[in-house]
Amino acid sequence: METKIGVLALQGGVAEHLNHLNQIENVRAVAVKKPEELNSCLGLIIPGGESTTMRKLIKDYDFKKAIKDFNQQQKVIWGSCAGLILLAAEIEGENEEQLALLDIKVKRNAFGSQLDSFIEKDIIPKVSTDPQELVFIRAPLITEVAENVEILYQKEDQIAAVESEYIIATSFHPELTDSTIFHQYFIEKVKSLSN
Ligand SMILES: NC(=O)CC[C@H](N)C(=O)O
Repeated sequence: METKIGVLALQGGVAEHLNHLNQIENVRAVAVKKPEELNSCLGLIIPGGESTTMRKLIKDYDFKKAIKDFNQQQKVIWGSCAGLILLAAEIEGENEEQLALLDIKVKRNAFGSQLDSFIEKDIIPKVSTDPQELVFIRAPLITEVAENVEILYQKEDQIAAVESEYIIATSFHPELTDSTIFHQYFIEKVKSLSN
C-alpha cells in the first residue's frame, strides 16, 4: 500500500524533503499548501527555514488547528530545524504562539555555538548503526526534555534529536544529505501507527 506523506510547503526546505521521500518505495510525497490537503496524508514533515516566517504563515493560512488535529489523530509529524522550533512547547526568550505539540524547551540558533553551520558525522543508534552526516544550520538546541520524550541524539550534553509518541524532531537536516535513512525511519513510525 502507498503511504502518502505531506511536506508543509509554506516556506523553507520543501523540495529536499519531497525528493528524499520520493526515493523510498511505496511512498508518495506531496507539498501541502492548504490545511484540507492534510486530510489524505498519513504523516507530515515541517521543514527547516525561518521559524518566525513560518509561524506567521501557519497563522495566516489557518494551519494551526489543522496541524494540531492531524497529530491528535495519532498521525506522525517530523519537524526539522525550524520545524522543531515550531513543535516545541517552549522557546527560550520568546512567547510567540506556536504549535506546542512536543514537551521540550528550545533555544534558537544555539547548537554548537562556535559556528553558524557545520557538518558532523555520528551514529544515531535507533536510526542506523552506520555514522550519518548531520548538517546543522543555525540550529536550535534542545535545552529541556519532558519524561515522555526520548532523546534520539545528543553530542556531549547538547540534545539535537528527540522522539515522542507521535512526533520526531531534529535540529539537523537529513534532507540535505545523500542518505534517506532518517526519512525511512520516519516512514516506519508513520506506518506502525497507521495500521
Ligand atoms: N535551518 C533552520 O531551519 C534554521 C532555523 C532558524 N535559525 C530559526 O530560528 O528559525
